[in-house]
Amino acid sequence: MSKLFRAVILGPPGSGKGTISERVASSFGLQHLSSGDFLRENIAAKTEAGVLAKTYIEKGALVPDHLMTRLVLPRLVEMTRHSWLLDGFPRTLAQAEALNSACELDVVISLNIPLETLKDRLRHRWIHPASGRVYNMRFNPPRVQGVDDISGEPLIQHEDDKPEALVARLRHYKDVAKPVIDLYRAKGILHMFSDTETDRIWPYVSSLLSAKIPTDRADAQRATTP
Ligand SMILES: Nc1ncnc2c1ncn2[C@H]1C[C@H](O)[C@@H](COP(=O)(O)OP(=O)(O)OP(=O)(O)O)O1
Ligand SMILES: Nc1nc2c(ncn2[C@@H]2O[C@H](COP(=O)(O)OP(=O)(O)O)[C@@H](O)[C@H]2O)c(=O)[nH]1
Repeated sequence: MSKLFRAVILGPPGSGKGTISERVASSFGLQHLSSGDFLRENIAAKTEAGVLAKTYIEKGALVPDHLMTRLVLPRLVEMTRHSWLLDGFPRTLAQAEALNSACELDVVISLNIPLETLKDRLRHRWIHPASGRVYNMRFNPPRVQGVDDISGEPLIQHEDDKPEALVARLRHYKDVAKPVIDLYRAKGILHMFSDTETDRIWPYVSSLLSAKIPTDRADAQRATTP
């Protein structure tokens, strides 16, 4: 890869951002940067920002914009040699504006998944809290029920993935995300994908990225073409 490529993936909880990001990372060599992973790292390392963020996450609240921005932007700025796909940030217009001032994005992938599908998926989502590894009891179940494949530790279900909290959470996401989506649409970099299955969305994401990501091969061809 020659020129650095920078992309963001947007979508409501359960829309498949993490699942698609993993595929992008392994197929295109982009670094998958996840706001949730940044948070977990900071919480584990007990940094000042991590300790503060934990108090919000424990309440099931979003981490405030200024704190989130302080956590994420320096990590992006230091990625001067790697192309990346950012997942989980920006979640609000203020975060999107902060990101704008730090770097120029090439592509924004937005996942548009029906509400019923999201509810159904999240009800079956189980996670390994220490690593953030995500399972779905039907789509990608662990090898042994209730147990993380790698560590053998027990899986848990997020309080806010349980049915009572879900609908309010999805509605809130929609309100907060709309201005973010509008901003990227106005910039002409938004690519929206709508379906109920990740496996049907993936080929379209893959061909978009194949067309957009500059490769050494394309550069080499240009260099040899008179
Ligand atoms: N950009 C952000 N702004 C504010 N809070 C955030 C942001 N990213 C993550 N958080 C918070 C919300 C979550 O409670 C917590 C963990 O995030 P994440 O790993 O993305 O899990 P999640 O399961 O809530 O998201 P999702 O359901 O979208 O996969 O951190
Ligand atoms: N049934 C089904 N589950 C899926 C599909 N894509 C992802 N999932 C599961 O749905 C849940 C949410 O996906 P995830 O990638 O974590 O979404 P995110 O919250 O947007 O990062 C996880 O349990 C995934 O394993 C799909 O196409 N079908």
